[in-house]
Amino acid sequence: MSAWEDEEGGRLVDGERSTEDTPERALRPLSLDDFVGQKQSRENLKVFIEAAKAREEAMDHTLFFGPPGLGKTTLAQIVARELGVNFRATSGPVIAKAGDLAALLTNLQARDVLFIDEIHRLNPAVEEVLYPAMEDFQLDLIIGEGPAARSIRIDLPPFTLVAATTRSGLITTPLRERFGIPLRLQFYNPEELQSIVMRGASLLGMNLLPDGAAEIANRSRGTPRVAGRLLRRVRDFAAVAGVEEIGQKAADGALNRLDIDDRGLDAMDRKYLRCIAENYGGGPVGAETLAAALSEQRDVIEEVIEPYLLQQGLLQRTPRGRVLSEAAYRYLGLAAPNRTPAEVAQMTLLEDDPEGCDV
Ligand SMILES: Nc1ncnc2c1ncn2[C@@H]1O[C@H](COP(=O)(O)OP(=O)(O)OP(=O)(O)O)[C@@H](O)[C@H]1O
Ligand SMILES: [Mg+2]
Repeated sequence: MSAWEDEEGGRLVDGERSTEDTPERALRPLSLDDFVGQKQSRENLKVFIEAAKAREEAMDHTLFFGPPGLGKTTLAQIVARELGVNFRATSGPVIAKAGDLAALLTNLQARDVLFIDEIHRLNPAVEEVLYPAMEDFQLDLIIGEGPAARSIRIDLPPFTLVAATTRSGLITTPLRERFGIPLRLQFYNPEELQSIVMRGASLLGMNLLPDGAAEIANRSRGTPRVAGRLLRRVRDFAAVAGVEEIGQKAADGALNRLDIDDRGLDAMDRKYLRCIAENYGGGPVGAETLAAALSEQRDVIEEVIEPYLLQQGLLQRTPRGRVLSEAAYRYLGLAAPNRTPAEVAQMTLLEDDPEGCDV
């Protein structure tokens, strides 16, 4: 079983991969110039790619991190393509033992890109073997067992490890420090998403008007994967309704029927916010408690639901747990609780720590 095939996404607006997204491959940009948004990361990558090519060396190891569906895998593929080298892809949980990693590494050609998705789920024993491979392009393997065991050293071709993670907080420091190029992907702004949606529509042969694209963009949670998915659903509704030119009204109608509101939040987001407001007095409440209350996996809550709510200022993370903002109460149409100054002081925000909160 490959890591690509075992996920079933139930929600339309979560950024996570689902089997339904196979057609998303058709929407994948193939070059850096085709790739919209992430301006800073894109410009820096361009320099590093050119420099590596000019020196005829492998590019430095690169780590992409950020919420699902923002383009980490897409960028990894683009990097290999722009470098003009092979792209070999695997994922953290698939590499069960050191020998599996050795097999992958010894099959690389000089300057190839090895892409490891979900690197935060790498087995610690495998991670140990990865360190010297990344640093010195050497593999230290133990062959045999007991008194007959001996260690051998294998030289590897210089390669570029490109890794992706939705949870940079779970990557060990020694591993993180071995990436010369760490890049954090950001949520996209509505203009960027609009142009991604327009591009997608033209690839799908849809007649989508700019205001229709803007409507989809505004409701896509800053996430290209969600935009692509909503675009396909809007296409379905329009096809069945016999609408040929899809404008704002048709897009709005379709998205309302999908229960996605004008901020891009769906029933799950509203349930999450309501749960904190109604059951926990607005917080603080810990992730484990919320996961249990919502019958959701903690990972889904932390990786899929919360990042966008945090970015929208509806949610805050404090050392003692999650707290709803006043904006969230306005959004829910509820009155915010009156907090005493002491309570507010207890809720000081975690410093620039979008995902390290373990409460
Ligand atoms: N900048 C972009 N322009 C156009 N399409 C994009 C862009 N970024 C991502 N996409 C599209 O969004 C979809 C998801 O992208 P991708 O698979 O690269 O996300 P990811 O960050 O790897 O997600 P995950 O964390 O789930 O692995 C793809 O179909 C891709 O075509
Ligand atoms: Mg990916």
